[in-house]
Amino acid sequence: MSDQLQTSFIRDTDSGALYGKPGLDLLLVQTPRYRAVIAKQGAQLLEFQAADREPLLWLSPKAQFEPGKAVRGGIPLCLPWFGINRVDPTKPKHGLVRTQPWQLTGAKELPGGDVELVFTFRHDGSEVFEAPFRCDFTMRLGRELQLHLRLENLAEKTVEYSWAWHTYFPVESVREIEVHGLEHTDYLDNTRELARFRQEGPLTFPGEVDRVFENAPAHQQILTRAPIHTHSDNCHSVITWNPGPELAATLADVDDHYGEFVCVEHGNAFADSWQLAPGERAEASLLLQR
Ligand SMILES: O=P(O)(O)OC[C@H]1O[C@H](O)[C@H](O)[C@@H](O)[C@@H]1O
Repeated sequence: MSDQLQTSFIRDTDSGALYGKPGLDLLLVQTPRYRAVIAKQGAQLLEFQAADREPLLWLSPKAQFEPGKAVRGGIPLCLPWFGINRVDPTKPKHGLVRTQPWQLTGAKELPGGDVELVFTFRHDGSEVFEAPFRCDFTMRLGRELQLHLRLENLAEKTVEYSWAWHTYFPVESVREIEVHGLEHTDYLDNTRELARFRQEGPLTFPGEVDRVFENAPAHQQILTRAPIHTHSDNCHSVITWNPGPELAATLADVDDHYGEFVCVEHGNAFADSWQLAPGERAEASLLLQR
């Protein structure tokens, strides 16, 4: 962090100091109104809790903190492709920005006490993703959490980008929750080779659930002890995921903790992916509150 960005409420720390597992540089943002922990790798929020509220994000007790590996929990940003790369499935799942270091390019306290942080990632073009692009990811921390993404295609041709904020929310017991706000919406079932079905009532999680809702509504509610509300703008895809017990047993950083979280992810993937012309920018935002 450069000196001019150093503010009294942001502190450099690392995963050894906070979680007893050395490996990643972290930022701790603490004010009387909230606490946030952010990994510089991936600009990944790991924790966010407003004063007098329950934690907004789930971080796996079995999370690993290794450079080049996504941390299980919080909000990894999947980009420039979401999920398995459809052209070359041997490429890393969920793109490349979640496992790369980002730069903190802005930090300011706003009137009223919210803090705004801007993280920037610039990709020069590589074998894994040919097109150069730039992302500016703004987090506004306060009573609520507000996320904003601006993506600029720096290639000289039109490029497809698919992406999502892969948000992990804490729940009492995943088998007892309901997600509202996706009723009467079609989805692609990732546990059934992306076959198309229709979600009629509220979404429940009796076992493994991995669904991609295209052209989804802008507002969801996760009904758990302290309900969580999501409001998005220009995020047309919602992906809902919990691995259930069998798949979780194969994920060392989830394992028997699968019942403690649900992912309700927002972005633009599959049919909603962005096609950006040379030099074109696109923006989206997400508001999360509990
Ligand atoms: O284990 P990861 O690479 O972080 O992916 C975790 C999950 O992300 C999304 O929710 C996908 O829809 C799932 O298919 C995937 O398993």
